[in-house]
Amino acid sequence: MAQATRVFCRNFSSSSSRFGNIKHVTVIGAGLMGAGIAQVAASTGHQVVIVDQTDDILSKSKATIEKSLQRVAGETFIAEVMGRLTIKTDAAAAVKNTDLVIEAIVENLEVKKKLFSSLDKAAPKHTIFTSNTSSIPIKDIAVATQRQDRFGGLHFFNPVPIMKLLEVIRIPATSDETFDKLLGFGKAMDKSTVNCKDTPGFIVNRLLVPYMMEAIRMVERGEASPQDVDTAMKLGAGYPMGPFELTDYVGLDTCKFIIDGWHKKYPDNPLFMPSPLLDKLVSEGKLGNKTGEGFYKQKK
Ligand SMILES: C[C@H](O)CC(=O)SCCNC(=O)CCNC(=O)[C@H](O)C(C)(C)COP(=O)(O)OP(=O)(O)OC[C@H]1O[C@@H](n2cnc3c(N)ncnc32)[C@H](O)[C@@H]1OP(=O)(O)O
Ligand SMILES: NC(=O)c1ccc[n+]([C@@H]2O[C@H](COP(=O)([O-])OP(=O)(O)OC[C@H]3O[C@@H](n4cnc5c(N)ncnc54)[C@H](O)[C@@H]3O)[C@@H](O)[C@H]2O)c1
Repeated sequence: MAQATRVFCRNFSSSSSRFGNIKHVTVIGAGLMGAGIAQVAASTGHQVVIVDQTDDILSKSKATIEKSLQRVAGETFIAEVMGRLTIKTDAAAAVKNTDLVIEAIVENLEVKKKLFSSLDKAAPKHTIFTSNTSSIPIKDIAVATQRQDRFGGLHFFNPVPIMKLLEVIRIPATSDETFDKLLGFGKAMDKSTVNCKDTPGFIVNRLLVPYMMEAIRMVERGEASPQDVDTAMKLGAGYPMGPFELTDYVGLDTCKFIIDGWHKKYPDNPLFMPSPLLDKLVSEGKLGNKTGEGFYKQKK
């Protein structure tokens, strides 16, 4: 059994997580990332509330988590984990009793600020706020609150149950106590943490997103097909997925949000140039695996 899988079969106390500080976690956004983060948080003994806009989205998300757990764990463990998960559509009510908020909603600064501004009024003083943003500066989100010393970034990787890394981001205002708690939480989630400054894309995305964009530009220039680029990078560079498979996996909309945001902020950086092909696919609703088609059509 791979190390990544073993965490799911360990026995955590159902009443508390292994590292004292953060016991109750609120995950806002029940999509691709939120579901994965909630799954791992509940699997590692945390009490978790997942928040999204509708009950329908939340029920689907819970079903996804259960299905994901079925791949790696037995009935008793799954029942324990699912018992630690609750769902809510009212974010302000959800955070009333929480130690940590992890926001994983759409990659849009104004939407994230609006959410945090309302949560700031509702959450207790000790609650730490974090964003799982791929590309937006954490400090630009934190200004919507009066708790910038209790604000940071927790950037997880997709698929969250398998990817071992967690980037922990501090802004100048983040207190040492908050940062230490976030590192401790990463450990409690069985992730390997790296310390990041609040720079564009932190560590991984600053390297990965320009690589994915350059692959798309290579196809736009007619130099190779997506299939050949993917085969080349898997067999020639040892990557588990080629850049087109990965873009479909991450979501073309998310990739577009990232590159458009960086291009707006740094218009002279050629690595951050938008792509007409990516824009076209997104405008056609071809967002990747989540809609059944992106660069590739998913097999039914
Ligand atoms: C843009 C954002 O801001 C940042 C990002 O997230 S960028 C994206 C980062 N992610 C990547 O780069 C992913 C690249 N791709 C990969 O690493 C691999 O293709 C992959 C991990 C997605 C799938 O790998 P693959 O070997 O095909 O998966 P699969 O065989 O199904 O499972 C691998 C192991 O994980 C386990 N696993 C699968 N699903 C699981 C789940 N839901 N929960 C826990 N474990 C699971 C499997 O049981 C298996 O373990 P085993 O070796 O003990 O049998
Ligand atoms: N997709 C990835 O590979 C990946 C990896 C790391 C980080 N991220 C980041 O994580 C965040 C979420 O990405 P995702 O891929 O899970 O997106 P997604 O589209 O799968 O899910 C987003 C969810 O947020 C919900 N939502 C939107 N606005 C909301 C609000 N105001 N209140 C409550 N819920 C709301 C949506 O209904 C949706 O279910 C983004 O900031 C993204 O950049 C994505």
